[in-house]
Amino acid sequence: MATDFKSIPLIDVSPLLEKWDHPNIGQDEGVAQVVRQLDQACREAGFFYVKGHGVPVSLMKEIKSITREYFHQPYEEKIKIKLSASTGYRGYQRIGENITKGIPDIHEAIDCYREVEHGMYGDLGDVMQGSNIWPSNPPNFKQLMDEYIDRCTDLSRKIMRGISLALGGPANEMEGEIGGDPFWVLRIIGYPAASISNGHDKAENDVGCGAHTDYGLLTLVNQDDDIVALQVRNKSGEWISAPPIPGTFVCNIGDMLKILSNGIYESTLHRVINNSPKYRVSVAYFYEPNFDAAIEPLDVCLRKTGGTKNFEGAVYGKHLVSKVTTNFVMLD
Ligand SMILES: N=C(N)NCCCC[C@H](N)C(=O)O
Ligand SMILES: O=C(O)CCC(=O)C(=O)O
Ligand SMILES: [Fe+2]
Repeated sequence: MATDFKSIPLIDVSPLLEKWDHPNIGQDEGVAQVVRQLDQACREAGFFYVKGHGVPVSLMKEIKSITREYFHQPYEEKIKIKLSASTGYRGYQRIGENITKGIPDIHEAIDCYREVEHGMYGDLGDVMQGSNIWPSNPPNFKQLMDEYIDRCTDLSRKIMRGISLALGGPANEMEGEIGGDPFWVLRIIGYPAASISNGHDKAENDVGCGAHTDYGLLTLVNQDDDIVALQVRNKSGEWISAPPIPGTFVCNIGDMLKILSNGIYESTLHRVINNSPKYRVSVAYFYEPNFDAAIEPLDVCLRKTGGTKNFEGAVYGKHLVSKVTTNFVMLD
């Protein structure tokens, strides 16, 4: 976030999706326009909405309604898929178990990750070892989420092609060793309604999700319609709302893309505060590098920024594990 943006731009990515695999993608005028908009949004805000993304809006809605249905169940039902170190940090976490900068977040969630088998990435990978655990109710939960994950992976790969072009590289710059086998993450999240007693005098920690940056390359948030809760911090520290625009995803840049771009793009701080009298759901899909990817500033970005590395390199899996192993305080 290099600027004092006051709102978040909306980009129609359909020309990019039409030509994403075209050998001369860099020469197409429609694609070039999308690429310019992506570049501007990533430089100025690190956040943008996308429309024309090809994910059926009916699926986006079903995902939110089945999420609401799951969280509406009694605790005894939800806790059947409890998250713990032994599940590879997959499963259900109750309100207050996820902590951000030392403060409990007022949200509940199911976390899912690309599945990891024993020995796949050595000791580091073993922390994330496991298969996703799905509730048996609602019955079609897993099937819908699996379909959604596939759609989001596909869309993210295509948007990353546009971002690669925006940085001046080849369209497939972030594939192969960097993100050819993306370590995706899905967080299915519920934020309780603001309680009446807190309506006027909200406690300092009554925050749905504290200020943080995302860890990987690109996040796609499918947020509830009608509730304004997601806020993004601009350069002077003002919190700018990202109000829901039905049928769109809110996209943002993660820490690994900040390193790859040598800071041309940054991972912007954001937080969630649900001040509304309604329960809010959102489903965030994170498109992340290969688990074992060694992330360094790209040559094309180094050339544009004077040749000096502005950030230390990072192994994505290490970054993730350092977050995941400090994110939770189990309440029982
Ligand atoms: N996989 C991602 N990006 N999850 C975002 C969660 C942010 C909150 C977390 N407690 C934290 O402090 O990072
Ligand atoms: O709920 C939202 O709108 C965003 C959630 C988020 O920022 C996250 O899970 O990383
Ligand atoms: Fe986030």
